[in-house]
Amino acid sequence: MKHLIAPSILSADFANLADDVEMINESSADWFHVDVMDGNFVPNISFGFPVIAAVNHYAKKPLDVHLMIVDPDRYLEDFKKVGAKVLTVHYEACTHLHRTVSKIKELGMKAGVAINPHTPVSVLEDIITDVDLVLIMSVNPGFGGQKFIENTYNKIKALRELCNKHNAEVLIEVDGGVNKHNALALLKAGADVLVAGNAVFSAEDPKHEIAELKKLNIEVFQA
Ligand SMILES: O=C(CO)[C@H](O)[C@H](O)COP(=O)(O)O
Ligand SMILES: [Fe+2]
Repeated sequence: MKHLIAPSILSADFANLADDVEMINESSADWFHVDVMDGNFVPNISFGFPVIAAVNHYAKKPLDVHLMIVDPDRYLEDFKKVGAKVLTVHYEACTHLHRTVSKIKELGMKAGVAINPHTPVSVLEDIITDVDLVLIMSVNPGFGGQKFIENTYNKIKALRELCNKHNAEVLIEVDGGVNKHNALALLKAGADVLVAGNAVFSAEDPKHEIAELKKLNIEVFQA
């Protein structure tokens, strides 16, 4: 499968959000990555339902919503209503993760589980066949523009092995500090979806930056 690129609108220009949504529409990106922060699970607050609904109104690609909030069960229907196609909750924020994942799928969305840098892949052993996507945080969640954590490569490989062991068809998404310098190595380790915020929006030509990430070809790299 060709890898997917999900620019994170956390790093967009909120005063001109429609322009940045249009840029992503016109680019070779596959998804919109939407980071929701509650000031409790993470030490930052991003945006809520009205902003996501507005993005969804203009977006021509699926919304990949990353919830960094405690007790996300309270809001699953609301995220469906504002247009989430993939809904990812944090392992560390869910007491009854299996129930949460089941509910997300019942609502007709793809269900993702995210793990923080300190959380081992092994905790996913008993949920891996129930999820559509696992998001590996490659920075501590809460802010864009942070430095990539190198241990992420080991975690991607461990997750790939866990998926193979259980015959689980799961997309592996990597989020935090991803750029054109580490992207190919991430794909080689087994990543399917690359999130990029700062790397895209701080670039002189964001659309070109997305194209650079999209055109990476792991087969050429392996030859
Ligand atoms: O979930 C996130 C932060 O918690 C963001 O998706 C992530 O940080 C992407 O931004 P950048 O590429 O700038 O690191
Ligand atoms: Fe994210």
